[in-house]
Amino acid sequence: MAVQPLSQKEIEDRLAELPGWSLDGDKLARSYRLGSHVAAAALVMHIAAVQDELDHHSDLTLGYRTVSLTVHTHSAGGAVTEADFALARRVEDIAPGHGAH
Ligand SMILES: C[C@H](O)[C@H](O)[C@H]1CNC2=NC(N)=NC(=O)C2=N1
Repeated sequence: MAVQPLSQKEIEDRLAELPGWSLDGDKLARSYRLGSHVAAAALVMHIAAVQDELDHHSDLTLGYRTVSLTVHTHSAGGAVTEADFALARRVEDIAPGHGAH
């Protein structure tokens, strides 16, 4: 997985394909709402498994019925890279199955 920082334009182009995701400072970010606290916790566990599979990890926060992620690439000095978008796309793929929106 490439770890070169993406340019602002590259980030904007990729964000345009990922509704709900935005740039929060220097990190990609998204929050999801779920139907219950346990449903939110199950999504956290599923994301954790994906993150280990990809060997790329967000800061992942469980709320009452919310799950929030921010992600950037430590090994690229905290920049946003393709690895962050790869994780964001995988999370988008699994979140609807948990009733997240
Ligand atoms: C050794 C291992 O590949 C690295 O520590 C990985 C793990 N997960 C990671 N996650 C993120 N977000 N950035 C990294 O640079 C990173 N590096």
